[in-house]
Amino acid sequence: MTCLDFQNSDPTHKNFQYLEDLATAYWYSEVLFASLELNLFEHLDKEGVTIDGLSHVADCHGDALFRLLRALEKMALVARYGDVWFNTSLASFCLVPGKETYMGDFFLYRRYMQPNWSRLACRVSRKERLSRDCDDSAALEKISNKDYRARNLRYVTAMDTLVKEKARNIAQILKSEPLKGPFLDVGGGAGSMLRALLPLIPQCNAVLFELPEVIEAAHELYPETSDWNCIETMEGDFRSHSFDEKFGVVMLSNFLHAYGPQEARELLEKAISLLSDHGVILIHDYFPDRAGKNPEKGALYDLTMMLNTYNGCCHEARDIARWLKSGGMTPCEIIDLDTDTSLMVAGGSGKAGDPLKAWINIARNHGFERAVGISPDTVVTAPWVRKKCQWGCDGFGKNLQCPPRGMSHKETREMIDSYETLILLEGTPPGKAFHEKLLALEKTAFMAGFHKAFVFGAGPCTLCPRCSDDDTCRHHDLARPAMEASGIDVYETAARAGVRLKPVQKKMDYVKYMGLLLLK
Ligand SMILES: C[S@@+](CC[C@H](N)C(=O)[O-])C[C@H]1O[C@@H](n2cnc3c(N)ncnc32)[C@H](O)[C@@H]1O
Repeated sequence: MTCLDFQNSDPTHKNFQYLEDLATAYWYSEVLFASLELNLFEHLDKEGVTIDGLSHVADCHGDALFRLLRALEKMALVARYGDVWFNTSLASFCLVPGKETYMGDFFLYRRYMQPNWSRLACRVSRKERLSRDCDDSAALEKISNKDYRARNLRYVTAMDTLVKEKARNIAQILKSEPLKGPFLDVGGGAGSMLRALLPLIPQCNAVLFELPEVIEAAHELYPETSDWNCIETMEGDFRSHSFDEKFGVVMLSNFLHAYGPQEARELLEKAISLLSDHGVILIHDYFPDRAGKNPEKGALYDLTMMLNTYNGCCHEARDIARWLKSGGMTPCEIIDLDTDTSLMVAGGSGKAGDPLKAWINIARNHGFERAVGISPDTVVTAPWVRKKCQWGCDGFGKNLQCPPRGMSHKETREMIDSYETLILLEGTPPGKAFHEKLLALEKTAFMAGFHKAFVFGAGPCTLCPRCSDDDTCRHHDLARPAMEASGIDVYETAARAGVRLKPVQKKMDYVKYMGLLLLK
């Protein structure tokens, strides 16, 4: 992440997500403050440390510490290779006590100002009620003790506002999925997910299953009979309730994160057991391991669950996919929404969503940080690129995949123009692992019927320590040309695709590797 999403926002395209990012901006600062308070950057700076080692020296709970580090990683303040965690250069420069460049105390000072921020409205307001609250140190306490019913209604209304935004996007993704009813929405809040999805399924009845107080609030929020067309509300606790019927679709939207892994898995298994033949499970949630539109949100949401619930946590999509598979639910697709959550579709046709978006998701599932669908004219080729290899790179002439060998920019142009759909891929070092991911993605595309699938990589070939002396590559099957070695202006191509690249300034700086999949 180069800057916070909302800082990057285009004033002409401000939307719901912009406001949601503003509303959760304090999560970012809390992660920074807590990490400074725990002295994590100091412990991480000496050399790489494992979670066990760090929890020992910093005296932390290993599980909670892992969740905090994962959020820091998404915010580009720590990095990990395998099991070993360390500071990024920014953290090492500014956040390690004792260094001349340390600024942690300054950032912590920002935190001391924070409690007063919660009184901003009453400070500004002339309303008597608010001004009184402003002087009253028990203001928050008073609010939290207000009538439970009113608070519950506020909570249900807030959830409903959010889910309405998501439901439109989910309906779009599912519009070509052949779903059959009846539809069960477990923990479905005030029912807006059902209102958005039911029109996709002809003559479908639905059950909104919720805790009694939420059902009561839902009817208060939606008092009209027409709001409940084809929707029956059913009160109960999903953990213990026994159902008399089977369902064609079971939706768990923002539900599993209320529970720890063991319970979440059992609840998912119960949901699977409620499906009729060929039934589909839909899971919509925040996933810490997804690199969607807002890659850090899942990890930050997980911390919110850690702080605000008994044992809630955002489960990784790959864990849920494993649970689904062992429950017999295949195929399982994962589609990132246009906002900050993702949708898992298990047991469906395997073709939910738009085909290009599906390939972008497949690319992300192969471990790329980002994947952007582009057309051939986004790729810029130029004669100067290979000349920069000749005058400026000490690898020139030493590698069989690098200039002066390989394709000229004209040959590359010709090749790229013979495709319609390309995917630009962003990853991280090490180069060998990046190359392996590219090859795996190319193979997946080929096996899926894209017979022209071909990848361009980044940097000198990493397959062998040294190329053979007889000028013949030992691995024509596995070697692929790098983008720049083929005359592609990677910086300009990335910029046109909306990916910011800048020259690496220092040795430990965050490095982005770019690759390119020619799909069809
Ligand atoms: C975060 S809200 C999500 C609401 C809605 N599905 C959405 O996506 O916005 C989780 C909902 O699950 C409900 N819930 C949690 N545990 C439940 C249980 N054991 N049985 C029934 N409902 C439950 C809560 O009442 C709450 O409304």
